[in-house]
Amino acid sequence: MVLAQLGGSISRALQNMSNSTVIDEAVFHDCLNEINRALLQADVQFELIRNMHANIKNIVNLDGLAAGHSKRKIIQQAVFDELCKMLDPTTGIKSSSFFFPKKGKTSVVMFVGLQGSGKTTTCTKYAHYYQKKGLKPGLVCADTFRAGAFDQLKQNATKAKIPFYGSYMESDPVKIAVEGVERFKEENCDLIILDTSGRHKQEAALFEEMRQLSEATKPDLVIFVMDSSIGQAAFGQAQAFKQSVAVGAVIITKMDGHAKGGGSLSAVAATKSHVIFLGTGEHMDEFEVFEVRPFVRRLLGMGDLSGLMDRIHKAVPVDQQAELHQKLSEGNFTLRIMYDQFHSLLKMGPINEVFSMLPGFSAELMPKGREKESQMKVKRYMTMMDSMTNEELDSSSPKLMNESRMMRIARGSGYQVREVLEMVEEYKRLANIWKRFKMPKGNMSALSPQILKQFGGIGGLQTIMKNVRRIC
Ligand SMILES: Nc1nc2c(ncn2[C@@H]2O[C@H](COP(=O)(O)OP(=O)(O)OP(=O)(O)O)[C@@H](O)[C@H]2O)c(=O)[nH]1
Repeated sequence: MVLAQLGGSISRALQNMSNSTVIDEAVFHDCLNEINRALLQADVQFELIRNMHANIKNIVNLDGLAAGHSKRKIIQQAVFDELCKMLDPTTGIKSSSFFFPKKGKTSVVMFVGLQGSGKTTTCTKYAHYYQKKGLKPGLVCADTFRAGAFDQLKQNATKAKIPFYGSYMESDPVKIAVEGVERFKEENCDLIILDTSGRHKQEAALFEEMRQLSEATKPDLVIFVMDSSIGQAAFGQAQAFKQSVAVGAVIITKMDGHAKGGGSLSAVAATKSHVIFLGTGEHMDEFEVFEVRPFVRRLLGMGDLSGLMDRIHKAVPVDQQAELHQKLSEGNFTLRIMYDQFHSLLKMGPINEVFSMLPGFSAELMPKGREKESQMKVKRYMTMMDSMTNEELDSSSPKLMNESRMMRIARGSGYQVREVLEMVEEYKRLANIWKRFKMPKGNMSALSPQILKQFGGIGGLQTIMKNVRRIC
C-alpha cells in the first residue's frame, strides 16, 4: 500500500521518543522534526506540515504537565489526532450531515476529476458497492471528450449488470446527462451516477462544461476522484475543482501503487471534503470504505482490531468458530485446523491487508510484491493436505507423519518430499506455539481482553503473528 513507509517512519519517530529515559523539550523537538521530515518525503504539502507541527506544540505543553501525566501518551495522542485532522478536513462535523444514497429515493451523483484519475472505473465500483447494498443504480456516460470512455463504461456496466445510458452520436455531454438522468428517474433508479470527462485545471472550456453539467442535473453529491500518485500537484488541482463545482466527497484511487501518496491525501484539505472510499486495484471489488481513525491506526502500525474481527467473522463461519474454539481449548492443534486456518486466511483478503490490521504491524512489514508468493505457499500447503488421510489430518501427534506417509503425500499432490517435509515442519512450529496459548472455554469473542491476555498481550500476539508471517 502507498504510504506504508510514511506510517513506518512516524511510528519509528514516536518509538525513538518513547525509548528516551526522560522526555524533555529536546526529545519532543527531535521527534516532531523526524515526523516533519517523513511527511515532507511523502509529498505532504509544506503548509499542512507546518500547521500540524504548530497544533501539536500547542496541545502538548510539557512544562505545564502535572507530575504523573504520561508525556508519551499525550504526545502520541496529539500526533494521532492531528494526522486524522489532516486526512479528514471534516473532523468534528457530524457524519449525519453527509450525503449517503438511500433506497427508495432517487439521488444523482456526479464524478469529476483529472484525466486518467480512474473516474470511469470508480463510477462502476461505486455503483456496484451500492447495488450490493440493495440499491438500484444506473450509469450515465457524459464523457464525450475521450473516445473509448463510452465503450469502457458500457463494458464495465454490463459486467456488473448495471443499467447504462450513453450515446456514440451525441456530442453535447449536457444533453446526454439530462436525458440519462430522466431515463433512470423513470426507471425508478435509486442512484444515478454521471461519469464526466477528465479535465486539467488549465482547461477553462472543460471546467465551464463541468459547471453546466452540474447546473443541468443538480447532483445531490459531486465526487472528486483523485489519483494517489499525483504528488504535490494534487493540492492545486483539488482546489481548482472545488472552486468550480460543489465537491462534497473525495475518492482516492490507485492506493495499491508504489507512489508516495502523501500529496493526494493531504490535498483532501483543499476540497474541505472527506474521503469516502479508496480504490485499491483495477477490479470491481478492489474498493474500500475509508474511515480516518482506523486508517491512521493501520498507517501507524497500531492495528485495526474491529476491521480484523469483521474479516475473521466474514471468513470463518459462525458454526465453525465454536468447534475451532473447543479444539483449541483442549490444546489439539491438528493439521486439519491448520488447513481450516489457511482456508480462512485466504478468504480474508490480501495477506498484507490482514496483517496491517494487527497492532504493531504496518503494511511496511509485508513488502509489496510478496503477497502473491505468500498466497501461493499457503495454497501449495493446502494442496498437499488434500492428499492426506483423515487420520493424518485429525491427529495431533507429529510422530505419525513418517517418511512413507510423506512420500505418499508427495506422490498424490505432485510435490517433492522435501516440500511436504517443509509443510510438516511448519505445522509442528505452529502446533508448538498454539500449545502455549490454550484458549479459554466459553464465548469465543476473539481477541477479547481475556484472550489477549492469554496471548501474552499485544506483544505475545505479535510474536505469534511474526511466526505466522514467516510462513507467508
Ligand atoms: N491499480 C489501479 N488502477 C486503477 C485504479 N482505478 C483505476 N485504475 C486504472 O487507471 C486507468 C485509468 O482509469 P479510468 O477509469 O479510465 O480513468 P478516467 O479518469 O475515467 O479517465 P478519463 O476518462 O481519461 O478521464 C485504467 O487503466 C484503470 O484500470 C485503482 O484503484 N488501482
